[in-house]
Amino acid sequence: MPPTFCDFSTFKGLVTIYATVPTGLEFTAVDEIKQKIQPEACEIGQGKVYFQTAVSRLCDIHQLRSVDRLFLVIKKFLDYKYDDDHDKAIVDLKALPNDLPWDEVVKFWQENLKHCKVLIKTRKNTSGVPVPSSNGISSLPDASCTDIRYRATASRVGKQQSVTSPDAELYFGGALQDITQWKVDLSNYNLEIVITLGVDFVLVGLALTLESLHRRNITHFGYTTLRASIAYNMLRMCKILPGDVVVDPMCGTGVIPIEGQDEWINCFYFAGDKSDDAVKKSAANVAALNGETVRSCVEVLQWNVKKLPWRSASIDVCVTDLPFGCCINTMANSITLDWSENCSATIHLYGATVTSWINNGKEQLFLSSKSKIDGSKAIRGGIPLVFPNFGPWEHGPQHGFARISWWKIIEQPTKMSNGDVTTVLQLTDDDKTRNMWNHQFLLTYKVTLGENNLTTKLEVTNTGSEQFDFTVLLHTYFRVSDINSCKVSGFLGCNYSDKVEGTDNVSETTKEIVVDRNIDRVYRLAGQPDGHLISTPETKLMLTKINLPDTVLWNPWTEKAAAMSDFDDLGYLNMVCVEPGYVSQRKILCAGETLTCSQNITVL
Ligand SMILES: O=P(O)(O)OC[C@H]1O[C@@H](O)[C@H](O)[C@@H](O)[C@@H]1O
Repeated sequence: MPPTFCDFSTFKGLVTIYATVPTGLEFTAVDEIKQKIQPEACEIGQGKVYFQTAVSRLCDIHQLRSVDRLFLVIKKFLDYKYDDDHDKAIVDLKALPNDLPWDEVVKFWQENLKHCKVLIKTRKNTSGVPVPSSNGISSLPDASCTDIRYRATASRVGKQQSVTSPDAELYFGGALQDITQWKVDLSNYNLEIVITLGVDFVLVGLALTLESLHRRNITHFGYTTLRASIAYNMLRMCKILPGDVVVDPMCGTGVIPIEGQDEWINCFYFAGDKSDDAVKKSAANVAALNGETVRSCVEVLQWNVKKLPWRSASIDVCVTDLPFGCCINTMANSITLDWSENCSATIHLYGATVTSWINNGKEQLFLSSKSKIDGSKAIRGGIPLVFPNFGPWEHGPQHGFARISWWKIIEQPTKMSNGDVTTVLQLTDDDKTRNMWNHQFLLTYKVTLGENNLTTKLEVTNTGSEQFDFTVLLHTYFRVSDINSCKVSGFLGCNYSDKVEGTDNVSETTKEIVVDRNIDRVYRLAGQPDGHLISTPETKLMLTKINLPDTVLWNPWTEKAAAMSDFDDLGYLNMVCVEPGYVSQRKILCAGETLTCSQNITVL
């Protein structure tokens, strides 16, 4: 910092302001400051930007978006020597406030209060009333306020100084009170003096913001919600031009597009994410903006970043912060069937679980965002494969071992002459499976993707010399936009056992079932011959099946969803399981015999 930045002279003249900035983004912040404030001078420190400007720019300074907090430099004591003797160093600290222009600081503070209102509300609302800040500092005194409640906050850079930050807070802060007679209030303060103990300097400043400016726009937070100031700096780096189409393909709670539309107004923003929770929160954050003066130009969509529904060259700017802390499918463990750019299916080798089916750019299967996809637990969603036992099992885990075994690809994805794409996977017995279920078997699973349909076909072959019996089921999780508007048909007149009610042999009297509670039923001879229609106002799916006489209908609803560690708490609102199976009786296979069974799902 050059010596010209050292003194706060008079609030009518030039002042030195410093802003804290997310480290690494100081250069973009300087860019914004130069563009919007046109300072006399500007300099970068680590995580800070200093600039010299006229007091008249205070209002604009508070509107900066790349910075977190703002401070006035009251005085920077250069070439400061801390006495090696702690007691003497304390005496020096106490003397520091003596010659500082506290009356002028108060005038500046009062001037600044006018603008604090701007900083604690995050956006303009219709009536101009400040929106309360998240930490409750919502009503600052007006500019004529003389009721000063202050605190001194110190920080030390390095450890070579003979005094500590608590020393500075206590002794500098105490001496300041002796001079000014201000009231000390450590928690409900309205004036904050900051002291930075550098290795060879002491900087005394006045906080101009009582909370960080990055707290804006977002009302629905996620675990990793980005700071608005970081989002702004990232966007600034993109050099967005009027008319640009800006996409954040992994938008989380939507911070980047929302921040973008505030500054680069003549652009269109798309916020997309794979997770239900993220999409809902982004939509809620955008909806909160729409309640204010400006109508947002952010569209929120759900998509899989591996299959973005965009034509080449249709996007001008793509900006995102990569997700962290979540497990990302490695390509090595999954295979993708591509029918076209916006029609694909993904099969994970763990459990041969179909984890995604995108038809016409829209995901049709539900996959919990909390699902493990690392082979440590059955995948929660998609189409897990249940074999050799449906439900609790005395010899092994619930729903058997097929869904928690690693399968082998025996036929890589292949395009057929009719355009359909197929792949084949296999699982055979090994020591682990024989320890639970001492039989020899071969499972061959063929997944076929068509333009508007997905078929999963399983062959169970008894490769041993003795017969065995089993149950089998394709545990299909359908994604629905809103369970309340979803109807499932194909059960009328079928007998079912109800695991929630504890009843059996009940006859279904409803033609179209609306799932509005925890449902867990095994329907016998259901969906035959016409199949099951799973319909929502947006999508109609027809599920037909071969050699899978039963159908399980399941939705865990509120409490059971919350009790599952791998299930999104609100995920039950976006899914229904319609599971074709051979489960109400055990299927017997003699040595050498094969059962072939399948489901076909068609988008109508
Ligand atoms: O939690 P899991 O083992 O994947 O099972 C989920 C559900 O799967 C369904 O098929 C069963 O009918 C339910 O009873 C069960 O709760």
